[in-house]
Amino acid sequence: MAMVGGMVSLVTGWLFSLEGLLLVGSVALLYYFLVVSVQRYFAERGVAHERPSSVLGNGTDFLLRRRHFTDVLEQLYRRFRRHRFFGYFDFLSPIYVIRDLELVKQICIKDFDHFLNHRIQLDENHDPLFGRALFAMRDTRWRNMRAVLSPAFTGSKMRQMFGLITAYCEAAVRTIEGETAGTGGYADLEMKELFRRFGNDIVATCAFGIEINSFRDRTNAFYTLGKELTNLDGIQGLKFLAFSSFPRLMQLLRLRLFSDKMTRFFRHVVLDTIGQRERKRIIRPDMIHLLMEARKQELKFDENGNVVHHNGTANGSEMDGIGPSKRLMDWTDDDLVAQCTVFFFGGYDTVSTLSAFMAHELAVNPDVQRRLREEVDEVRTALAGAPLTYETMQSMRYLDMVAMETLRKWTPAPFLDRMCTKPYVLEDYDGHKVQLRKGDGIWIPAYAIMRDPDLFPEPDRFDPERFATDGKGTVDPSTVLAFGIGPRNCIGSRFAIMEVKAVFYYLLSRFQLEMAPATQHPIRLKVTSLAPSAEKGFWIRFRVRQPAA
Ligand code: HEM
Repeated sequence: MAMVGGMVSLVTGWLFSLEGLLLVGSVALLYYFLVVSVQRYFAERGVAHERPSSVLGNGTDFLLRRRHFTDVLEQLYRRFRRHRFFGYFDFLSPIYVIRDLELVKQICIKDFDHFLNHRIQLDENHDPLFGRALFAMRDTRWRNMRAVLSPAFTGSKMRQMFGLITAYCEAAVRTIEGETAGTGGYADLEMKELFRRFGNDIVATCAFGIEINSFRDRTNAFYTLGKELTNLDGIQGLKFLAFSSFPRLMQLLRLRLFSDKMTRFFRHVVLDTIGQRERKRIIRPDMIHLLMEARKQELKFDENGNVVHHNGTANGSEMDGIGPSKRLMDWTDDDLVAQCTVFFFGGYDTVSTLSAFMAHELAVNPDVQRRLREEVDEVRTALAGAPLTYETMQSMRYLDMVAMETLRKWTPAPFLDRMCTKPYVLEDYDGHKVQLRKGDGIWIPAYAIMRDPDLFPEPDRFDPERFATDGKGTVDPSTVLAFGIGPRNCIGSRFAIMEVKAVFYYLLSRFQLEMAPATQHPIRLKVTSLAPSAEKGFWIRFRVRQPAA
């Protein structure tokens, strides 16, 4: 006791010494400049906001695992309904959250030139997989790569890949059916896991040119590493958030978003496949082939580094006198690997999330499932045993409506982000103006917007009829932000919809989806995951359908 008393008086004595007072004063000043003055950012600009209670900013409840991220953002979205935008502290970074849909369109489409980039910033040499991928690219480099990749995602290219998807789906569904043998004709399956396997194998065949069946070979390297690569749960989710919130600090600390092991694995797969194809002159209708063609393409650039199209325009704008300074785009091997890996980042977790929520909604809304099964059966009868074709898949309107309603209600990407690249003025409903500077961050709360009852009446109701195209639909599809909006929208949206439609066509041909004893309904979102996911998993009973009498 006497010893503790002695220590306390020693520390108090030191604190009141000159050095002690200097240290305390410096810490207080540092705290003031780093925290208090930063937290006054929106107040000084007259922007509506909620004063954060800690250095974690307005996301404290999410970061401390108390509420899901969508919940935090949705609550603020509702609270500031009288404003076109409000302020949000992402830790200590001020972000402008845009509530008003017209302003969203203005920023992402009309005035896109002021908001070209995402906030994430990665060193492309240090983190080559994601740093060189389209999502993370910036400015002219992004424009050029987008121009180069876009032709690989057109309807005609999707049609070429469709056969790979249907062949895989037929085999996968047969394997799942095999699992129900001896169990009374049904199996209770976890949907996120099931659709991760579907997604993994489809990415493997369409992007990397490799044929795998993860239902049979359950621990293949592609599956385990892909799962790790796209995992937004726990530490990896926080790491992803940190790279988006503190890009410069992460660069300074030389931290990597992805491990060396992953980078080596994917580099090896892509470069090995390319080598084999070149040696053996193999042509397969997949992404690697399209990228190899794109690399060969004689793409030209003007003196400002913009792609010059064959019609003589630079990225869509008129170009006069294309001079001799044109040059070809240089593709490194890492650029190629990164664009293939984009299928994993962009399409693997998002598509499996969409499919898992869709299976859940079909199981808990039997009327919707019945109508969808009727559409599937009509198509099967018309095809008389032949595989689903791209054109027939496109004609399945109700399947489209179900997928769109799932995307509206459970968007896999709960917010979009942009960074201001040129000064811009935001104006609130009352005429109050705020000057944005280069580097300011923007968020678009897609999840909250698509659940706003003023835009989507009864937002919690799963109602595919909102998307009916016979004049009865109430939704303007441009208000659905699940694939983003404007020139920086999702390049893979066609691929995603094609994949989901094919997978559900084959699944519903063989199975009826029902609630299982472990189904959690209504779903509660898992607070540890950045992307929406069910707290207790998505358990669904797959019952083998009896052939029609
Ligand atoms: C249901 C599935 C998917 C959803 C919900 C989704 C959603 C999104 C969203 C919200 C964005 C940002 C758009 C913006 O900021 O305006 C995006 C970008 C992107 N997505 Fe997807 N995505 C899906 C599937 C895919 C697939 C299958 C690919 C495969 C290649 C893909 C590749 C990309 C890429 C490369 C970008 C960056 C585009 C750019 O910066 O130019 N996505 N996606």
